[in-house]
Amino acid sequence: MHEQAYRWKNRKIREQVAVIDGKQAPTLVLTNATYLNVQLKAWMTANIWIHEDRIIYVGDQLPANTENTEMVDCTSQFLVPGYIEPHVHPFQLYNPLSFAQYASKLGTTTFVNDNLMLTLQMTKKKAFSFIEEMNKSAATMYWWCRFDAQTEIKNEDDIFSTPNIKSWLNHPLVMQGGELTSWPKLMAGDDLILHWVQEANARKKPVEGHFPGASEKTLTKMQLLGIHSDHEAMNGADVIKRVSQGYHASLRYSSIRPDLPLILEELEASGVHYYDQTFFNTDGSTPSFYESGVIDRTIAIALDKGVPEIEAYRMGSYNAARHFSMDKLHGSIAPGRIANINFLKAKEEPTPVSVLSKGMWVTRDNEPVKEAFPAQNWSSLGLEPMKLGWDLSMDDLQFSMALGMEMVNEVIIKPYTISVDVSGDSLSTTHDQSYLMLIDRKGKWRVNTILKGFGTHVQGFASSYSNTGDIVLIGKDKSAMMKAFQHMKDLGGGMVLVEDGEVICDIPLPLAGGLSDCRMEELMKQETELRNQLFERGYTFNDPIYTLLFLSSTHLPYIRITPRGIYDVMNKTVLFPSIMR
Ligand SMILES: Nc1ncnc2[nH]cnc12
Repeated sequence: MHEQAYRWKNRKIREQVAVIDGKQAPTLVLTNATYLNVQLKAWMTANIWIHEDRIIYVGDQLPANTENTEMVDCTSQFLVPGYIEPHVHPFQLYNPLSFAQYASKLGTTTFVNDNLMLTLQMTKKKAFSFIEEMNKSAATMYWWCRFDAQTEIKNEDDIFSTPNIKSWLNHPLVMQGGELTSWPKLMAGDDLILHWVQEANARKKPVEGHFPGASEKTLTKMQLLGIHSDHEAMNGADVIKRVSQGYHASLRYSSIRPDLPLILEELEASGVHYYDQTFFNTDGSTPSFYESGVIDRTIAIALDKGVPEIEAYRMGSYNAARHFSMDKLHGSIAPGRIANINFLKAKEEPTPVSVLSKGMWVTRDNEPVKEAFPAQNWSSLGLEPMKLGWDLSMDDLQFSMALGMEMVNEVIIKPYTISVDVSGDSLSTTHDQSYLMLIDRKGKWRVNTILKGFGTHVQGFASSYSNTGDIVLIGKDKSAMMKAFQHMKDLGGGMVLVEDGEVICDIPLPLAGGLSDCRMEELMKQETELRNQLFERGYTFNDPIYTLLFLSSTHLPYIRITPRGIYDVMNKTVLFPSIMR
């Protein structure tokens, strides 16, 4: 049995019960609190006793013993359960803790995180130490268990093996299987994936799908195959289709798919006012998207679109908790729950003025509490600066094929016939075709092609941030690409833009080459600067960070650059294999 399986040890539970009898003082009492009772769907008034990280009592009484108890009068405030973000990709330049710290300040204190980067880049033992360490923070950090890499890697069968999947699913901090980007394989008859879905369901852990644009028939089959939730609804009709088939639908407001306002408008217009099976997510948006908030922002949108107040707060908390069967610990202000409580100035203002997470103040009267998230020693968790023990040479920068990759938008890419001479050392700025290379972080292989649509004037760009942790180089000019690579290598990982022999801007990513160790506020500035520099150089879409992440992601159409080579997604074939160096 995992140590984390018991949330509290027996001795601690006895201590909590002793608070009721006055034998032990609670650590905190919130008096005269108007709070949302999510079970009764009503605002009520109570005194709330908290002992350390747990809510002990909610009702009219005050404790008999208040020795050293902090007493807080909540008259004129409105208390709601801490918000839950059920679908976090915690590696979008930010790291799990910088994201949690930022979001907690705004009332989102429970997170269900993607394990993709951990499972691709760490041993299982290290990954489990990592997730256990994350949960020691002021935030509650849960995880998913991916069943596929959403790209073509050489050792997929070793990473996604039944013993590995079972150990992840057995971990008490793991709350769901998926997101299942490889659902087409499941549909096509892959019984190994079906076995893992069964294993998750047998452990009462839901499996989340990834079904953009799915037909009624596909959704029906997926229910039969054991997938009961999805976060890919893009409009009201998609939500109705899912909910009426028994799905739990996570409504998305993210940097690449900010669909929530439209979804809610369409639901309202269609006369569907049923919200119990829905909750919100921000789907790993890029850092600057979060300037306007996290789950607090989604609740504000719901209120604005006419969702009844109590339903909107339930969607941001209780509905998500129920979905993961963690409502005994999360999603309500009731005895026994973890003390995650948001204090609002007004019912219609979901961004809290004060936030309790695990019974600790993380924000107090609009001031973030500094000590809530102490600095993390990342290298002890295996996240060190990248050390590339190899060099790039001009020989690597050979581009001599006829088939390139053309961006339809920031994430959809189709094959195209290269229409310019790519044999020299630089490309003209009169078109938007650039050299593209994906190169193994260990320096063993590379894949070279041409990318159309990334810009007209990007001379040299390097990024160690990618789906697999391998290195992406893009540019018009081979020597600028070499320089960008070298600077990225010197940084120990990062994103680097070079022009006329100078570094124009960079984002250092010292945690394994993929993550920043900066606070979110600083990272937002860095990301905004890089985006603007790329926009100025002819990047015409909205989200260059997602372009980089998804260049090798095979859950998207139509063609991808992967560690195995240039990959045709629809036909599931490698068109041009990677080249050994
Ligand atoms: N499937 C995915 N993998 C990684 N990051 C994502 N952000 C949104 N979808 C994602």
